[in-house]
Amino acid sequence: MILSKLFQKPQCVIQKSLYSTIGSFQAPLHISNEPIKPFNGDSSDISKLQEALTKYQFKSLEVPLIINGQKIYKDRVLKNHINPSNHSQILCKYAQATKEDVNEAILAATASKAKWAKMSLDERAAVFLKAADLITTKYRYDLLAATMLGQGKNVYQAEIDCIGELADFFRFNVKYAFEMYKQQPVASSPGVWNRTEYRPLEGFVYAVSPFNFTAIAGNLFGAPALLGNTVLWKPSATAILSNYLLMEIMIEAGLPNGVVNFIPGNPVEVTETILSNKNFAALHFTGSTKVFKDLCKEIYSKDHFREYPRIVGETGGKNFHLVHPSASLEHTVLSTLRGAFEYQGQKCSATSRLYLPESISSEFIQLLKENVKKIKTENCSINIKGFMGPVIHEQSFDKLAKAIGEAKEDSELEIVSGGYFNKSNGFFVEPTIIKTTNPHHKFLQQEFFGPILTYYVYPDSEFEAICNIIEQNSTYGLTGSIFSQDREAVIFASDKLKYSAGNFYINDKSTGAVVGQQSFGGSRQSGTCDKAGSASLLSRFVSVRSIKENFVEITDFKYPHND
Ligand SMILES: NC(=O)c1ccc[n+]([C@@H]2O[C@H](COP(=O)([O-])OP(=O)(O)OC[C@H]3O[C@@H](n4cnc5c(N)ncnc54)[C@H](O)[C@@H]3O)[C@@H](O)[C@H]2O)c1
Ligand SMILES: N[C@@H](CCC=O)C(=O)O
Repeated sequence: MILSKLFQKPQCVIQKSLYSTIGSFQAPLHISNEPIKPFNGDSSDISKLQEALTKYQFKSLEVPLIINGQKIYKDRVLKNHINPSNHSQILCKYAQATKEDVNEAILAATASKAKWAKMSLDERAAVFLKAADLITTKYRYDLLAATMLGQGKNVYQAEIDCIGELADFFRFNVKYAFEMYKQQPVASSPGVWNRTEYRPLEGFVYAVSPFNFTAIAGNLFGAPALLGNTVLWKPSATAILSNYLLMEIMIEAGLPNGVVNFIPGNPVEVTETILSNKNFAALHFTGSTKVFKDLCKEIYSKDHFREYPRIVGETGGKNFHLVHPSASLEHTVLSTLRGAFEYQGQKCSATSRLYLPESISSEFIQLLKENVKKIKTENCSINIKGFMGPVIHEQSFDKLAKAIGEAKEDSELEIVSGGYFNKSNGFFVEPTIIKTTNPHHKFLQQEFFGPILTYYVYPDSEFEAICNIIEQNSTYGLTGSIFSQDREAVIFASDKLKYSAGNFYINDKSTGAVVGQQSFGGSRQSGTCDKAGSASLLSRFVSVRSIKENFVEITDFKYPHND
C-alpha cells in the first residue's frame, strides 16, 4: 500500500502549508515533576493496582508490530514475554519483525516525515503532553502493572520509572524544545535579519531501548519525534508488555501513523536491515557497552548514508560510593543499601563498588548486613509491599550465579552476606556483599548488573590515594557518590573524580536522577554523555539551519578600499 503511494507521478505543486501558526506559543508554565504516589496505605491506589495486575497476568495479550499505524501479527514468528518473578507465566506473545516489515517501517517513517516535520512545535508537543496526562491518569495502573509484571519491579520502582520519569521526560522535553527554538542569533547587521531554524534530521531515527526502564524507552523515541523526526523503535524483548502499552498510549494521544514504528524483532537482523538504508540518520541507544560498541563499529563501517549519522548512546556503569571517615554512618549505610539493591541492582546507576575507611568499616558492614538481612527476594506483584524482586532473565541469573561462584574460589574475595540464588520459580538472586583485599580487583571494575556489591577498606590516612585508585579503575564514568561531612574532602574528591562520574552525588546514593533536576548520562565507557532529560540531548536530533535575509541592494561590486 505504501509502496504504491511512494511511486505515484510526482506533482510539482507547492504544497499549501497545512499548518501555520498565527501565534507565538510557549510550553505550559506549570510543567514540573510528576508527584510520586507512595502506595503506603491509600487503599484505592492499591486496589486499582491489584486490579490491573490481575488483568495483565491473565490477559495473554497478542502484541503486534505497529507499522504506519497498522497492527501486524498474522504469519509472524511469535516469541513469549514471560514474568521473571514466575517464569512459567507467559505475559504476552509478540510478533517478530521480518526484513520486509523493517523495510515497510522505513517507508512509513519516510512517507510520514514531511507532514510531521511541517507541523509546528506546539502541534507535536500537544501529542506528548496528552500522552503524559494519559500515562498519569487513565493508564497509570495499567502501565505500573505491565512494568511490574514484565520487568520485575516493585511498585515504587515502577512508579518512579513508568509514571514519574516517563511523564517528566515527555513534559520537560516540550519545555526544552520551546527554549531551544527560542535560541536565535543575538545580532543582525543593518539591513539584515538573521534567523535560526531547528530542522529535524533528513532521514529516520533508529531507537533501541533497554529492558530496565520503561521511561527510557519513551525518551528514546520521544525526544527525536518531538523535534519532527520519524522513528523506528526496537524495544527490548524483556520489556514488551509495558512498551507495547506505551505505544498504544501514544496512538491514543494522537501520534500520526508512521511517526513511530514499533518493530520488536531479532536485534541483529532488524539492525542489519536498517543500516543498509541510506536514509538512516541517527541511532538513539540505551543498553550495554558491548552492544553499543558493536553498533558503532557497524555504523562506522558503512559509507552509504546520505548524512553523517548522529550516534547517541547511554551504556554501562560501575558506580562507586566513596565513604570518608567523617561520613554520617546510618545515612550512608542505608543509602548504599538502596543504591546497590533496589531493583535488584539492575540500574546502570546502581552502587556496585564501595570504598570504606578502616576506622568505621566494621561498624558500617555490621549495620549494612543487619539491614540487608531484612530484605526478602520475592514476587513484588503478589506482595505489593515487597522490596526486592527477580533479575530480568535466566541469562542474567546465570551470569550472576557464575560471578558468585567465582567469588567463592577467589582468595582476594570474601562473601560477607548473601551469595544465594534460586531460579525454580523466578530468577531470584539474594543481595550479595563481597569484600576484596585488592583495590584493583575486577569485581571493582566489571559491571554485573545485578545485586552484587563489592567493597574495599582503605586506611583512613589514604583518602587521597583511594581517590586516585578509583579514578584509575573507572573505565566507566556514569555515576558516583562521596559521603563526607568534611568539605575539603568533598572538594578534593569532586575534583579528582571529575571524569569518573557524569552524575556526581554528594551525601546521596548513586541512583535516582530526576528529569529537570539532574540530567542523566556519563562518558568514557558509559556513553556519549548527551544527558537524557536535558536540552543538550534534544540538540542531537536537530539539524540547525541559519537564515540570513538581506533588505539592502548593492549597486557596485567594489568594496570601499578598492580604487
Ligand atoms: N546509561 C544509561 O542510561 C543506561 C540505562 C539503562 C541501561 N543501561 C545499560 O544497559 C544494560 C542493561 O540493559 P539491557 O540488558 O537491555 O542491555 P542490552 O545491551 O542487552 O540490550 C539493549 C537493547 O539492545 C538490543 N540489542 C542487543 N544486541 C543487539 C545487537 N547486536 N544489535 C542491535 N541491538 C541489540 C536489545 O534487544 C535491546 O533492545 C546495562 O549494561 C546497563 O548499564 C544504561
Ligand atoms: N536514570 C536512572 C538510571 C537509568 C539506568 O538504568 C537513575 O539515575 O537511577
